[in-house]
Amino acid sequence: MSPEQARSFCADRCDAETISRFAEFVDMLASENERQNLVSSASLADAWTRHIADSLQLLDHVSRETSPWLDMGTGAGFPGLVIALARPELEVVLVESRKRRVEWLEEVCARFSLSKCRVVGSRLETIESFPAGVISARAFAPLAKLLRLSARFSTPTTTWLLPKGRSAAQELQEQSQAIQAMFHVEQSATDPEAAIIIGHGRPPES
Ligand SMILES: C[S@@+](CC[C@H](N)C(=O)[O-])C[C@H]1O[C@@H](n2cnc3c(N)ncnc32)[C@H](O)[C@@H]1O
Repeated sequence: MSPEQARSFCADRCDAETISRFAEFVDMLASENERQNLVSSASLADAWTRHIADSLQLLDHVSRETSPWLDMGTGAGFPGLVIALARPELEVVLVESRKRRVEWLEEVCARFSLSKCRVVGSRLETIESFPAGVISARAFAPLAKLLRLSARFSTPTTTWLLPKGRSAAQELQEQSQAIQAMFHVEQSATDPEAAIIIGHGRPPES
C-alpha cells in the first residue's frame, strides 16, 4: 500500500478531525524519534502505511462497541494508540514497560485529551487481570508466549487481533489443535506479505 493509498484507506474509515489528529501524531512521532528510538527511520518515512493504516485496519475485524481494548507492548503507539486516536470514546489500555515510551504515550494521550485511554507503565506479567473485549499486540512476543502471558485477560467473547508479519501462518500451525481451532489468519490490508492472527474466546490452558 502506497502512502497515498494509506491516507485514503484511513479517510474511508475516519472523519476529517481524526485524520488531522493522525497527521499531528505523525509529526509528533517524527520529532520524538529524534530524542528516543521509537520506530525505524524507514518506517517513519512511510508512517501512514506502516503504522497508521496498519493499526487502523484492526477496527475492520471487531464490532464497533467492543471494549475495553487491551494493547500489549504498545511501544511508540501501535496499534493501541492509533485505535484510541480513531475511537476516543472507547476504553483502551496500553501496556508498555519502557519508561521513556510510557512518557511518550502519556504525552500523546494528554495532547489529544484521550481521557478513556489508560497507559500502564509496567510489565504485562505484573498487572492485575481484567476482562478485555479486545486483545491486540504487534511485534510483542511469539504466539505461544503471547497467549501464555495474556490468556488471563480473555473471556469467552474476547476478540484477539494479532498482526504478525510473515510468520502468522507458521506460528499458528505450531500451536495445539485447540488453539488452531480458535484462531485464523487474514492477510494484512497494508502489506501483502503480512498477516493478522484473529480469534475469539479464551485459549485452553496449555
Ligand atoms: C518490538 S516493540 C513493538 C512495539 C509496537 N507494538 C509496534 O508494533 O510498533 C515491543 C514493545 O513491547 C514492550 N514490551 C516487551 N515485553 C513487555 C512486557 N512483558 N510487558 C510490557 N511491555 C513489554 C517493549 O518495551 C517494546 O516497546
